[in-house]
Amino acid sequence: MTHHLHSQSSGESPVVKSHLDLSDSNMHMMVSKPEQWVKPMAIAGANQYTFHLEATENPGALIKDIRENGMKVGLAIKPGTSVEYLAPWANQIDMALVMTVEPGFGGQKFMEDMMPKVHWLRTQFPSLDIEVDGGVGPDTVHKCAEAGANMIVSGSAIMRSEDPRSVINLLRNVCSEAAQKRSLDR
Ligand SMILES: O=C(CO)[C@H](O)[C@H](O)COP(=O)(O)O
Repeated sequence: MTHHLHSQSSGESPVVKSHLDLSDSNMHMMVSKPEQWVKPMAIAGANQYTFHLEATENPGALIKDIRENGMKVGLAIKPGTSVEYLAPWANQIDMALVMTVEPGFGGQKFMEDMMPKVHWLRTQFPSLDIEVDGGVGPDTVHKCAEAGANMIVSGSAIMRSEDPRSVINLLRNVCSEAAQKRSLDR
């Protein structure tokens, strides 16, 4: 969901209709006031609420509120945010999301220079779920998986493919093989 965190609004309505069924969804809230959407997302059935560290002055209170509303917690950082700002919260969250494009829209170029953030997080927090989002596809997923990401968001690479299923399988396999290798190396 996108609302004011970036300059190119995708135009989503700020109203989450009560009939919206978000069961088992991980909501990546690219919004400027993530506090105000916790309850509506919980009511709609979201399973995980991911907010941007840059969008709140009190991450601790927001994490607590998300948990009290029965959801798992994801914490995202934009490309310009240093990973050290996320570190103090890492033991309180379920997933760290490293953006590999500026939040806003699909089809942007993957920022490989975000990989040291992923690698650092994986080294410091071996069992944390780490997700990357932006420009991830068959050409870039290896870099993400080798750096330590075990979850990826992929839009254009799948949607533009003539064989989306094989792209999805490839992305999934690359991530799970890298995770398996890491656990054997430990
Ligand atoms: O939401 C995004 C940016 O705000 C994502 O980057 C996007 O949805 C994923 O698409 P793509 O794989 O085309 O980068």
